[in-house]
Amino acid sequence: MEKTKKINPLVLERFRYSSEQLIDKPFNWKQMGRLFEYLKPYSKNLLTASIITVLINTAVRLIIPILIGVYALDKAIKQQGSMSYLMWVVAIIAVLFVVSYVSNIYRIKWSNELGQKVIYDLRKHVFTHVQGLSHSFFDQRSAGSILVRIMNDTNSLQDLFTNGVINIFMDMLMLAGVIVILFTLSPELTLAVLVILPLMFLISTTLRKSIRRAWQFMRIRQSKLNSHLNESIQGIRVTQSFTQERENMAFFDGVNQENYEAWQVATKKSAFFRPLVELTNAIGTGVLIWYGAHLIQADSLTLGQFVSFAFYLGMFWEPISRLGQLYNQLLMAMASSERIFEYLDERPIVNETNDPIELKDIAGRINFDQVEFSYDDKRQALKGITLEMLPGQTIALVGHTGSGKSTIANLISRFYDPTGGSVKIDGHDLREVSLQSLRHQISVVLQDTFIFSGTIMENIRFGNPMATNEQVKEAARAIGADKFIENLPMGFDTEVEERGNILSVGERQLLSFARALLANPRIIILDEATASIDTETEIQIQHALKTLLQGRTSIIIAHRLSTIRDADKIFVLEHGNIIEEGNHDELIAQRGEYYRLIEAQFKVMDSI
Ligand SMILES: Nc1ncnc2c1ncn2[C@@H]1O[C@H](COP(=O)(O)OP(=O)(O)OP(=O)(O)O)[C@@H](O)[C@H]1O
Repeated sequence: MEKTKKINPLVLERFRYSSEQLIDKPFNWKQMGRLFEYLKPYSKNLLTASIITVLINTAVRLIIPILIGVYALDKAIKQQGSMSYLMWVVAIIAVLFVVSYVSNIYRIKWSNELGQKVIYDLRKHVFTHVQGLSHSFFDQRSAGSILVRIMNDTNSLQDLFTNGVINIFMDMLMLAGVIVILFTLSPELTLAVLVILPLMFLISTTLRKSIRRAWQFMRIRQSKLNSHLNESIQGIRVTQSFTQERENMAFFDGVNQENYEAWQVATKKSAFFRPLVELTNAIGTGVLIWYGAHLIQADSLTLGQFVSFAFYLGMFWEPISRLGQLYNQLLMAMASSERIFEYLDERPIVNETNDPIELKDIAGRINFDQVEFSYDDKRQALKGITLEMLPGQTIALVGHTGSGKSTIANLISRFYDPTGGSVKIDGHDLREVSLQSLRHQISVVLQDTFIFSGTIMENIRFGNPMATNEQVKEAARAIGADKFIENLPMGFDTEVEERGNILSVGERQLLSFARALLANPRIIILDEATASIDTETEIQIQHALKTLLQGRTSIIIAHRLSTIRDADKIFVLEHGNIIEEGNHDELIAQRGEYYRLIEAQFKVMDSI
């Protein structure tokens, strides 16, 4: 492996990941029960069908050794010496093998189908649930860690549901059947052979634990590698522009190496297990032959019984060894399911009342009444704000960075609830209205619009899924976005990848305006882009803005003087308080904070 040059260790401290640890948890029946709830929808078909195939398969496998030893060897050959009797026994054995073969095929088919369906449901449930969680949930977690949980943790349960559940049942059944038959055939021989059980048990408990931990460790390393990859690809442009590729590579090398080493340890430990199990098997077989021969000589056992016994003993170790593995799988599933249930138990902090009001045909009046808000209970983002926005007005929010402008916008969309006071639309407290009807009335246009992968047409239609192609084109035309779209290679059918990298900032803005216009909301919240764009695009955007804001209550987090000047009302914010309000002329005349802000902006402009 190639060694990278020396790197400042301080730089590498950046790469810290919250401990997404996957340590096995003690067995928890309640949690298992909750997990197995996912089997319920299939209890009448796939689960029952799989269980029936298991019953048939196990019964057949339990019968065959008796037929071979007791009926073919003892009765057909030794006692009767009859070829036709032997042929009958052989024919029955052949038929049973076919039955076992067919039932096995269906067992594998149906149990796999069951597992896939359960995992499909689980993944869907987690995704639907997470999608409905409040913004605060996403504030506290990285996209990478959420992704890892939805994908990796559900995947790690896949094995349990595809093979585990059915195999546990099959192995227990087989074990119980074998033990009963062994004792029936020869209790003394059974007791003699089972002396190696404590040895088996010792190996299982000690070695398995260490193997399990080694694999878990490997998965933690893998998860770290995934998180780093995710962050690296997302931030590739920044990495390249700050020429941090070497540092990034050094860290990647580190996690890659750790992952490789963890994998080596895990495979080395695992490699020990099977030979050790085989060794104990060999000891068991030794005891069987030695003591079995002794019993045959003493006429306490027939040759046929001995042969059957040997078959059953062979069938005894397999389920024991597999049940050990399954127990490991169960403990790992405990860890994964705990992490999944942690997300599923997460409740949105923004909740609807039992009988929410449906907002329909609103005028668009917004009132803040003594609104206080804190994101983290530590710092207050809004400190008792009272304001009124009238239907159809264009409101500009201005103030220094961190003064609370976006917070006001977030509260209007009810992404958070105020910690004090109330926010009302047309006189309705937002906590009493249905979230869907509220958000149908509002379009939010962010500075950095998210463009989804798909065509331009599909991206605009995001504003109104019911819109026809013609309506989408009409919205684009009204905004003036049609010109640049028609210049694209496939026009409206041009594919844009996630984040819309092929589009310029101005084009993305126009696209998001068209999307918002198509939604035809009563209220528009717009975080004006700060990026400087050329004069022509600027004029185009100003023009588009006029179309978009026409007749709607519009709240603009304003950064451009032209927008601020045109606003009906301006609220000046500072440290979560409104310190001034009025229109441009009134505020300039006051010669207060607004005047200073504008003056500063002009000074900056002049200096450019
Ligand atoms: N998700 C969050 N979790 C915790 N604190 C937050 C969160 N979002 C904003 N804050 C804090 O709340 C305060 C107000 O932030 P807000 O985003 O409303 O400011 P802003 O005026 O919109 O700033 P900017 O113009 O830079 O966007 C800031 O102190 C900020 O650090």
